[in-house]
Amino acid sequence: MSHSAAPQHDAATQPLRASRPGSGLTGRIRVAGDKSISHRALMFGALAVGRTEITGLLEGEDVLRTAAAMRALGATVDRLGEGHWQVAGRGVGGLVEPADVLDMGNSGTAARLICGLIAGHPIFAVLTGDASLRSRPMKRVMDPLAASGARFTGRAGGRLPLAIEGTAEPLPLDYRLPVASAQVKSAVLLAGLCARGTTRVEEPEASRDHTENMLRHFGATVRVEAQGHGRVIELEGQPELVAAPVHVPADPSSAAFPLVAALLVPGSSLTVEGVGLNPLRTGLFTTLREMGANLVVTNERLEGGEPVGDITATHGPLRGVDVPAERAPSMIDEYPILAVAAAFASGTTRMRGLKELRVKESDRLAATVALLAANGVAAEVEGDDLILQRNGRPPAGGGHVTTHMDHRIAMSALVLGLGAEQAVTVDDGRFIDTSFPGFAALMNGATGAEAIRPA
Ligand SMILES: O=C(O)C1=C[C@@H](OP(=O)(O)O)[C@@H](O)[C@H](O)C1
Ligand SMILES: C=C(OP(=O)(O)O)C(=O)O
Repeated sequence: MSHSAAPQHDAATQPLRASRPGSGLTGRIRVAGDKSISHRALMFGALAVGRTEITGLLEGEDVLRTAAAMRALGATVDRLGEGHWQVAGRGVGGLVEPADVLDMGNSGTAARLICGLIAGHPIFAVLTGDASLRSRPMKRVMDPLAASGARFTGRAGGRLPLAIEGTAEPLPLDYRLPVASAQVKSAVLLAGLCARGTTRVEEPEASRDHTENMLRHFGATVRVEAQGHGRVIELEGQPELVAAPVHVPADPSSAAFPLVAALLVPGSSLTVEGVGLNPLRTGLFTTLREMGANLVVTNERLEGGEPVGDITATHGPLRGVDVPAERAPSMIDEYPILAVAAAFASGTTRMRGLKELRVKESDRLAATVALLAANGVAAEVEGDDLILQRNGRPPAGGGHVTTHMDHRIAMSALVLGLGAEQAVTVDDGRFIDTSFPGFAALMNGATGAEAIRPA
């Protein structure tokens, strides 16, 4: 695939099948760069003065959409080698009006953060996305950004396509997030870069803080104070952001799939190297340990300002646990794969407070229940909680899973297929490339078999 243009899908779906490998997952692997940090590295590069060099950038379709959008907004974005990119920025307030519609593909992060970027610039832009993204709520960013002076026109219910008229003099916002969302927090902070004065965001529960970290890394003044389970963030507006090198750690949300596969497939002991261990991202690893998983972190170090380590997962029995709602922001994308792990555990697993899963690439609560049901695993939804009661034996498998344009549902179903009694198929594996290009090849390399292949 060319990396110079936004990716295109052809119409054909790619059904995949996963079956038990003859032996476990072993060896040492690396997964691609963190998606959240990759989006932000390109955006901050575009807002900074000078040339930002990025290494370890995730070349997944979601991030390539952001790269294309930064070009359309006037930055020069070059791919120098695998994961090695350079962005020549325009300076805060210097983005230019895009000549065409910005197509954000499948990416909620790209769409919502770019709304924040555009809101503070006196430019007009239209954002759209694929059918999944066009069904996701955008009012959560439109409402606060409109209070800064930007104007939004969208479809009913605040869906894409969306037209934005940014403003030359945005007002600094003082905003309390109604939902725990790093995307909404980041959109408000990005708009705040162009505002005169202090932008203040209160989040009732702490969400991933890559935007705050990167703001500081590029020279902005940011204050963060703990407040209960949450935080208050203050940003001084109109800083001069200066280009700074970014090294992107391996994505813990991607590492989750091979690591959980290793916990479930007998004979496995697998190490994933250089995984990001930002404490606001590691809720899954905490939960798996509580389930009795043999997960060992070695070689902990700081890389590019983020903590990273090598994680080794070794197969063994798991037991059910109660996952508190407060942990949700630190593992929000990991519930489908946690539900797969819980399907192999003994006892009851209750995952609390999963409301936000309903507005991801698919309704992930419904898609996870359907994924499990198709493979002989009963799960119940009570309010916003997901509950499984299991006996420690592998699920029957044999199911066909509808992925609803959702990469994490596709990868979770395939991991279930690696451990279940019968092979599992998914209707479409194409969306895996949004966050984890090379997933099947990497998993097959670790099993030494073609355990995942076209169906
Ligand atoms: O800020 C980010 O990079 C992300 C925030 C989360 O979304 P919400 O902000 O909607 O919780 C997460 O689900 C998404 O994959 C990435
Ligand atoms: C929810 C996700 O991403 P986004 O919101 O960026 O589409 C995800 O990657 O699981």
